[in-house]
Amino acid sequence: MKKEKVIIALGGNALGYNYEEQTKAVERTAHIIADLVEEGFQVVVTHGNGPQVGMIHTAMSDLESNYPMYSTVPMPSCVGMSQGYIGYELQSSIRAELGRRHICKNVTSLVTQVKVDPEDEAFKNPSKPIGRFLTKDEAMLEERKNQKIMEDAGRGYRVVVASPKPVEIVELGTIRALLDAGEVVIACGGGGIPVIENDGRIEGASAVIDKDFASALLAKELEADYLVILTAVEKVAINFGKKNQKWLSEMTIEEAHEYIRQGQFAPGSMLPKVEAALQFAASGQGRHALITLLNKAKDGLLGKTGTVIHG
Ligand SMILES: Nc1ncnc2c1ncn2[C@@H]1O[C@H](COP(=O)(O)OP(=O)(O)O)[C@@H](O)[C@H]1O
Ligand SMILES: NC(=O)OP(=O)(O)O
Repeated sequence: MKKEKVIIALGGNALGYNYEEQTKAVERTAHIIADLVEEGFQVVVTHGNGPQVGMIHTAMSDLESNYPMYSTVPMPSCVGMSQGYIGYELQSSIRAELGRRHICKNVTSLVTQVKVDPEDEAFKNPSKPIGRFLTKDEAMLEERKNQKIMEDAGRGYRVVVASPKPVEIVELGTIRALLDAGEVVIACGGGGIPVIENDGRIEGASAVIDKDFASALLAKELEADYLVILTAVEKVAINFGKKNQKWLSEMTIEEAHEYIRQGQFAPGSMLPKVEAALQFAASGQGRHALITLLNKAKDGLLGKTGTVIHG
């Protein structure tokens, strides 16, 4: 029997918003991933890094300000650090959980680079929130340090950085080889380390790629059966937060386009998820994109909940 291939994109609540939360959240997440492996799915895990890469970037900048011997750590290296430590924690927790269930499988986290277009308009219009939520006073202080600040979906102020669209996954062949070897693979963390091609060489770009778009690209390239975007809501809603709010179990491709046109999904939160889900579902027949709550992943894949867009 063909094993169904699933790309699982983990959002903030799967990882927590600081280190302490992360260690607890990752254990819960490992159970959920292990459930899917036990169910027989071939699993690739991707994850966000917005809070973590902001934390790393702030720490690195503070280090440079306080100790002159340290020099600036560029944003792509901060993304690499976030992939490394989040990947390590996921890898060790998932491995331990599989071990407890006597499932003998390797779990590998891969530092992944993702090419972006140097002409992408996003470089001129930073829009990706990173780091912690700031008060208005803290936001004004950051603005004085030349950081760009935006209000984040009614939840406070955050630093924003450029977020170009992913174009090509440099380590795609390695991800495929690991998956074909039966491993659980963690890849494209934080949307991947953004890189641009210059005279045949690749070099880091100062940006943070949206993990939902990188996950959709990975799912397409691996010809996955499902893209599962796990977040803090069980379903996607129209008229979200209003009296006439309606939770959706399904959207056709046409409906998804129409709701996006109507502005039903908040930019920087639900909009990229629906756009990424749509991109994957529209890329071929038999491709399904599911958006649901972290602990409903298995139920969602079994068709019991979540919002699904069918290709
Ligand atoms: N139309 C909508 N339907 C459901 N949730 C929405 C909608 N618009 C905005 N949201 C918000 O988007 C959030 C998910 O985005 P976000 O927190 O950025 O995701 P992540 O889990 O990747 O960190 C939900 O928890 C919800 O508060
Ligand atoms: N890189 C990224 O999309 O991270 P978040 O999901 O944490 O915003």
